[in-house]
Amino acid sequence: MVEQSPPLRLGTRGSPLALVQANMVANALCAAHGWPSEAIKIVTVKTSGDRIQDRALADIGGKALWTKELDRALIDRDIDFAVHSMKDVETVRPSEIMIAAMLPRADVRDRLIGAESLADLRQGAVLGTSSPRRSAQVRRLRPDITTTLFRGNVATRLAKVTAGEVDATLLAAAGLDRLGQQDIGHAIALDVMMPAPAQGAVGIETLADNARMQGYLAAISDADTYDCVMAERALLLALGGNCHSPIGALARIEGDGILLIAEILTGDGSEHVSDSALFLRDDPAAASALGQALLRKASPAIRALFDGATDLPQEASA
Ligand SMILES: NCc1[nH]cc(CCC(=O)O)c1CC(=O)O
Repeated sequence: MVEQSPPLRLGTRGSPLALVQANMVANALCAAHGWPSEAIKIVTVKTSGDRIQDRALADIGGKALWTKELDRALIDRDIDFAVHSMKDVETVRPSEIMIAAMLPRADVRDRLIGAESLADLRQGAVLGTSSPRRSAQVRRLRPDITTTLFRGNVATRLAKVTAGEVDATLLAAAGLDRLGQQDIGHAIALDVMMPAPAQGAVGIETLADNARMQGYLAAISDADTYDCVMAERALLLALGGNCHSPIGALARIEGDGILLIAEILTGDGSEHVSDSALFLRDDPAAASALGQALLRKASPAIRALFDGATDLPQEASA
């Protein structure tokens, strides 16, 4: 049937990691439905985030930079579905769009490149990162370390460490592994560094009114990943978190339910609170409640980072 129909158009960013993830999705769909590879056409969409490389993501419009062009292509029906690193997807989506599926989650940890462990970094080392979370978490443990703005794709960042521009950097294990860089860096244990909400998860979006596409995607969605990442996103929303916010969060399946652990910090890591909650699956209210509890426990300096900082969609449906 699909052989005679026009191919399904899968929208993606054009970065090497995005293209690998798009191919993972295309291959999973073809395998699940017995389709030939021509059943899916990968459509590369250049995003504002890909064009702007010299400033921190947080300073130039946040996560919408990665999604708004793909959102527009979906809404205009130029593509049938889109693939994203869930970590880069805002907590509030345009009403026309739904998160239809997630691939099984990969390694959620960060890997340190440039030293075997944070403790091994020299006194006063310079860490390249533009992630407020990574910066705060590292400085909490090693206040002597300074961080410097670091962007560009994974290969660019690795080259900057090799060239000695910085002592070290942190990258998501999931991205490194997908790019075939399994041997690069040293994984940081989860009790040392919590990942970003949704780290390691690849998500697939389609239009809320596209029941046919949703049906195809249901076959490749991992329910455990989906429920855990949705819990982390509900927490992020309750915190009013965005890419300025030092937030670590990780949910995992525990028996019939979900265990969600989260921490929030000041930018310099000098203040920190963490908490956890166990609740039934598909209970966004419980995930929000953990966010509220964290804010109640947090110092004024931490709370000031979250007040009113809502991660709203930017002009995506305008
Ligand atoms: N912010 C960029 C980004 N978005 C998703 C990943 C890695 C892949 C993933 O977490 O699924 C990365 C790179 C990184 O943080 O090292």
